[in-house]
Amino acid sequence: MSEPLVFRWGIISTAAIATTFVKDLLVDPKTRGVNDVVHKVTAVGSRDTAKAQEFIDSVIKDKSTKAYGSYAEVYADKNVDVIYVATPHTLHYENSMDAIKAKKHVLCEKPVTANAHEVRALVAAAKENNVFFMEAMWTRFHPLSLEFKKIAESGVLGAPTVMHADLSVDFGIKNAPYAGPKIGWWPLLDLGPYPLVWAIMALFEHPDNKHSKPAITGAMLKTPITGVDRDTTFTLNFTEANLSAQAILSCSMNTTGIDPGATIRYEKGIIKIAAPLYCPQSFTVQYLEKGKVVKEETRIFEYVGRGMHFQADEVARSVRDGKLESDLWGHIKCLTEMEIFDEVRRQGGYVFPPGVEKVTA
Ligand SMILES: NC(=O)C1=CN([C@@H]2O[C@H](COP(=O)(O)OP(=O)(O)OC[C@H]3O[C@@H](n4cnc5c(N)ncnc54)[C@H](OP(=O)(O)O)[C@@H]3O)[C@@H](O)[C@H]2O)C=CC1
Ligand SMILES: O=C1OC[C@@H](O)[C@H](O)[C@H]1O
Repeated sequence: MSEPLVFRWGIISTAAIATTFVKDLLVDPKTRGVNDVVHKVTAVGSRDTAKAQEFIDSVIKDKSTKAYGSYAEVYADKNVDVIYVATPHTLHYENSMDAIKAKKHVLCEKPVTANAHEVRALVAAAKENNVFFMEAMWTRFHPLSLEFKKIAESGVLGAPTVMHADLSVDFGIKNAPYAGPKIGWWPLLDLGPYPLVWAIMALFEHPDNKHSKPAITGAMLKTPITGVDRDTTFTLNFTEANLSAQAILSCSMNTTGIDPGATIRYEKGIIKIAAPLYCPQSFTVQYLEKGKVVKEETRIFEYVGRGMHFQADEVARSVRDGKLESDLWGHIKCLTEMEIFDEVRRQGGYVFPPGVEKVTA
């Protein structure tokens, strides 16, 4: 058997999520049955070199990993193949663009940008510079999601009809109103990608939908504390091709989540996805006859690590194979995501503070 590809990562910021992601990168890929790629972190960039070094010492524990006091130095490092962007939402566009212009492949945390214009600009730049670009929508790559897709599209349940999905987290906004709009923390963009990824998997990607865009309605309730959206509900109607299906999606930063996180109904059954929607460990399929459950199966998924490494394997393999986008979470998906959020914000009357959106047309 040939030697595995050693894929070299440069990490942008010492964010909490960067710690989780890097710990997963360092999990032996063989524990998840992966033999063709291994991941190595060759550089970490922070606004402060000492923070980068502390991150390396505590998380990576490899003396060969380089610590930088700026992000630009990581983009310029010849020993880095791909950049993982883990800064606050408002910085995703400029960090990803700088990395792309330095001809680095990019995996950018969700939400990929602040709006759809920024996605279009990044995709154009990635194509121009011949580099891979993907939003870090880790949920799409979980073994559970792949198995869900197989059952959902096998035809055994018939066509999808209606789905509900919610991701709510009680961040204690009444006591700690840290959710400020300027640094870029808004529940729709922070939590909304997860109910939406299930609608994209179940309905947008459904073969009968033929990748048609949905009709969108949205309603937002804002917090008077900072003015950001507190609770958002949005519906997506998929009727343009051969589906007639509706997604009812919601997210809140002010209330506890619900379990199951998603319930997807089909003509002949229901699939219930366990909470939390970003990293469910099980789903249950109920088979219906005359409206009654006649059979129920629960599937449980276990692996070493948090589950962020599956997307890293996808990036490494895509780059190895000369692809500029992922087959599973390609540019059209994150563009559709941001178009939906733009429209929900428009209908909800939520306008970002000046300067947040770097590309507006
Ligand atoms: N996929 C997932 O499950 C998750 C994804 N995320 C996403 O990851 C991103 C980061 O989130 P999170 O880990 O909570 O972020 P943190 O607040 O923990 O960290 C953000 C990092 O960005 C860097 N940074 C650069 N400029 C600024 C600035 N002006 N203010 C604050 N920090 C700055 C800092 O690193 P330094 O000082 O080293 O430069 C900081 O550590 C978000 O977009 C979020 O949506 C978050 C949680 C889970
Ligand atoms: O990606 C995420 O998943 C879990 C949430 O709690 C978090 O705020 C978000 O960034």
